[in-house]
Amino acid sequence: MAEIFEKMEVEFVDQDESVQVVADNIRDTGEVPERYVRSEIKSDPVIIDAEGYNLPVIDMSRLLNPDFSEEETAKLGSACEHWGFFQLVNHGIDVGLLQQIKADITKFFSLPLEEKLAVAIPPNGIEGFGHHFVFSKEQKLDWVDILFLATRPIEQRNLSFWPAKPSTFRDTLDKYSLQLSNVSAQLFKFMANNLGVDQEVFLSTFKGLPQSVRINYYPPCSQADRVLGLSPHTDGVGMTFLLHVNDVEGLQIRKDGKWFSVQAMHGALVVNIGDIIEILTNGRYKSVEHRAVINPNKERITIAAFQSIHLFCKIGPLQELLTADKARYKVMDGVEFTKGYFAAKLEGRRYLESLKLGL
Ligand SMILES: O=C(O)CCC(=O)C(=O)O
Ligand SMILES: [Fe+2]
Repeated sequence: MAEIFEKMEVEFVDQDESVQVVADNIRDTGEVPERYVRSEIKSDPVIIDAEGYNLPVIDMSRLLNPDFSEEETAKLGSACEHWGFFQLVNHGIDVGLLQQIKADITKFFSLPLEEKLAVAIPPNGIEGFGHHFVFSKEQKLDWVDILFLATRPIEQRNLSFWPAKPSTFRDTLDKYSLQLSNVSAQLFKFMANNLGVDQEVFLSTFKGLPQSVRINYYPPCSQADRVLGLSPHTDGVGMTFLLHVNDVEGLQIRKDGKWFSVQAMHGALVVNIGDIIEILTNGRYKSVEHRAVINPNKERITIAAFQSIHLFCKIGPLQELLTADKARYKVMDGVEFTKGYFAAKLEGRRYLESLKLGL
């Protein structure tokens, strides 16, 4: 993983502050340090309790059942085209394993800071515990502590960043990562069927099913409407699986120019299409901007698993989709894409838009 980021030539600024510690320190005064204050969010249009703003629900057991597969595949395609997001139920991930990963993640974040710093992100690194994507001392910071780890293929793992405490953490994450990659392989195939493209061609971009996880700890903040847990962004990957580790809401999706809050169904995975699939499908499936907001009283914990590309592949609209349509996106290699994505990380869809061809 480290080698990949050397190739990216992206430089990060050291940031060894834990937001959880900042949140504890200001509990009495309520004074949020300036670096976290996001005055722009006050005026953002937000949809509250609007009817019709419910994510589509896709049932994996129906996708896999020959009697219902066609109908459910059409539903999947429609969700990817119109929402870019859906909730996946009956995904087949072991219930006991889900409980275990939630427990292990919660235990990790409740360790004293010194113990979490045993896996701190090193200068100019990307894996480990800390802040992400800090490019300058002036940049505003997200109200979140993260633990970022490469999980697949297994050779890409750097176990020195995998917490040794709690003792079950590594084994649990290993199992979770495998079960999720199986779910992703199945979904990729159903997407290929819906698009009418060759499954092998579609899957070749994701060869080896590269995967990383970003575990997010959002401390509560008494001035929750002045901070952001995660700035608006799209995911620069194939697709993302989000598991709520506790039942606190905070994910918001931009639709029709406004933000709406996702109410995650218990036991479901929230799945979203990333930039790579938007490009491969020539814009038919959408990579939609999302952000995370903060709760004034409760901590929120999530784990996002990113199904990425292998870096040495070519990324561009699939030839099979271009018989009746012009290519709407530039073709480039994985390294070039990822470099550009990281450089523009904090600017919503701007990077993806910049890859569009003026038609
Ligand atoms: O925690 C969330 O709700 C969103 C996480 C996310 O979008 C990400 O990690 O890319
Ligand atoms: Fe995301």
